[in-house]
Amino acid sequence: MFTITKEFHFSASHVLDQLPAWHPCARMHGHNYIVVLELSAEDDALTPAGFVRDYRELDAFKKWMDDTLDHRHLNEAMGGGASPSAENLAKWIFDRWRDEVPELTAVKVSETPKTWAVYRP
Ligand SMILES: Nc1nc2c(c(=O)[nH]1)N=C([C@H](O)[C@H](O)COP(=O)(O)OP(=O)(O)OP(=O)(O)O)CN2
Ligand SMILES: [Zn+2]
Repeated sequence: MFTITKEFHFSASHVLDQLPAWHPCARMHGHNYIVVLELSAEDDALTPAGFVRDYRELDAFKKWMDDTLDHRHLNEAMGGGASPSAENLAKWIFDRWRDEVPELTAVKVSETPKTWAVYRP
């Protein structure tokens, strides 16, 4: 099994309004988010160039992320459904991109230098 990853960055605000009022994250605040896409392929499934998938083919993901998430309020950008936690954001991105990138096996989201959430179905 081969696994590749590529990292992307965006900045956004959010409010975790399901938290109690005393919690700092119940107030509007922002993060410099890091998103890592993980793609996998079996030993015999590399492209003739030896790739799981050409990293350059993820340029469409970067454009989507810049258009959809960068400098936006995630409570709105994610459609106003689930709370915009790092966990839910990772799953939301995975579900949006699983058909276009069938090799996608996990999405990781970091909000701070110390925290990561991973969605791996
Ligand atoms: N399981 C989760 N817990 C928290 C999330 C989350 O998405 N999933 N999000 C937040 C806040 O949005 C934000 O990420 C703050 O996190 P926190 O670790 O509290 O950040 P700090 O920089 O304030 O932490 P320090 O320990 O003071 O460095 C909260 N929890
Ligand atoms: Zn936050």
